[in-house]
Amino acid sequence: MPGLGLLLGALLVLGATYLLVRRQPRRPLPPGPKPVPLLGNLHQLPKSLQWLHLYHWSKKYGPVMHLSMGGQPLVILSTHQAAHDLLNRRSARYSDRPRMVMAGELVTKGMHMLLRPYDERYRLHQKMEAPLLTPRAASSYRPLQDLESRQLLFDVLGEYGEVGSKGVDFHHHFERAMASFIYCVNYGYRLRTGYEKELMDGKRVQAEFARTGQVGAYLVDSFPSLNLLPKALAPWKKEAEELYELERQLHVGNLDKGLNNPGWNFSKYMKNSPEAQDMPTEELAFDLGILADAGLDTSTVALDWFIVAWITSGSRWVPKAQKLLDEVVGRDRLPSFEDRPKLAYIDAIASETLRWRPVVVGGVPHFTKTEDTYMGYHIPANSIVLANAFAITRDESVFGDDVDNFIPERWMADEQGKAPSIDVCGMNVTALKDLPQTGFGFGRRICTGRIIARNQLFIQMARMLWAFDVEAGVDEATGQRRKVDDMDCTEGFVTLPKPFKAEMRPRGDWVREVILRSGTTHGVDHAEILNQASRERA
Ligand code: HEM
Repeated sequence: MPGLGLLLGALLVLGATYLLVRRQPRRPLPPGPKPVPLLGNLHQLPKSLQWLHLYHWSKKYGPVMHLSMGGQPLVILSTHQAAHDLLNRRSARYSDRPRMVMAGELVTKGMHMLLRPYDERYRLHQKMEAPLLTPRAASSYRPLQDLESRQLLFDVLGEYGEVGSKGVDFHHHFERAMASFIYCVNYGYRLRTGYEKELMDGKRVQAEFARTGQVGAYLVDSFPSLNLLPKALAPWKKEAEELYELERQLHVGNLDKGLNNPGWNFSKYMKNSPEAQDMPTEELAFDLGILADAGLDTSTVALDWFIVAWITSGSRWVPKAQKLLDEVVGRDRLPSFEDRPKLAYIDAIASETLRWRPVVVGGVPHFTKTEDTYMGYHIPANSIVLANAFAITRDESVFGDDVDNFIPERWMADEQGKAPSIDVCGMNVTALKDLPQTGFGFGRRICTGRIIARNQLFIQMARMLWAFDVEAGVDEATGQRRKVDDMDCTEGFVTLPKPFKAEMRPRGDWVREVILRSGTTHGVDHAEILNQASRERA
């Protein structure tokens, strides 16, 4: 009976395979601190400066670590290679976001772009925004960035005239300029003082986002089924409703302004896009609102750290930058985007700022629904995967020595013998090393505003360096200059230096003359600049 023999043979093979598979030990989890039952590693992570703690752990446990946050697997990536392999190369698998009941589902009703799962609806929004954020589109907004940075210099010079060595509130000036730019492209209006109600509400929304999105802030995030409780037993629901209403009114009000203000802007473009045709008003308004929020404080924070680097280590690199600016620009006019191909060193300073003090220092969590294997380790399904920006930017195998020091030269390439390559925004690609850009995230979730941000940083940094000598402000009580500690920072989603004032002294009379000749920009017809941007982008 050959049939029976075959059947027996097949059964034997099947049985042997089953035994083999069963015996094969599952790959181990990545290393990490020893968890305890139930809590896992929850109790071992300090409440403050978690990214620093995780960085120190990575020195002991390696580039891929596993923690259990009360049973929730958390995988921490601490080198560029690990983050690149998983979040860039396997992006299709790692582009989801962890579920955030309070910040994502209740406060923003699933409409927060940063928190959306990687699904069809997310891709629809991405498609709607994409044409506005390409390198070519970003280059068309440069005249507005030029305008806001001229206003910034005018405002700083004005405040310096009043306060002198006590120091100006540079954070406020950066914030006004960055916010005014993003509100102008988004909604067609500028900010004159930086204390406008829209900006104050926007800042409150951001602060609430950081608070409600904090790991461990709400029990319902750890135990989502608690959300089934009726309102009377779930006090967070009322709080979420109030916060939603604050955010809804802000974003819908801004959309309304955008649609009615003169000139082209993002609101008008998106409203008329095919993607928005069946989109509820709130959903469109939140899309624009999150774009504005995302662009509001991130660039401001990067500029704040630039000032900290200037004060704490500037003697090593500021004279070189100022000498270059004097050679390329001279003393009769401000640096401009047209000078950028010859000012690669300024772009190196921007890259170094983003590396030295990443704005989103702990990274933004990604999520994988499916299990995976990496470096011989088992990555469980439903893991939160976090690329720790602070650790990655200290990866010596990528960024070389002295990673804790601010050294723009690490970004400069040897140009000799190479044909110059200038990108659409004027960046001299040949003069800069092809190191991984840091601070903007990874894969399909990478920051969509990064080119706009890089343009901002270039023009603001070039002009600040051209115009001012900067020192910590003098403390009125002691008569001494304030001490600036380059690790003294706030907690939260983005990490700012603790507030202080800096003396911003014009480098000479020529600076005053050029800035005053340019004057205030609030009389400029920004609607016409927006229309011009729209023509260039098309
Ligand atoms: C120096 C300035 C900036 C920094 C450091 C920064 C950083 C980041 C980071 C780390 C992420 C998350 C990436 C990830 O999950 O892997 C992100 C996402 C995002 N950024 Fe930025 N950003 C900056 C400026 C901007 C600007 C100017 C805009 C808007 C014009 C913008 C719009 C966005 C949006 C819409 C997202 C959400 C993308 C998504 O979840 O799919 N960003 N940004």
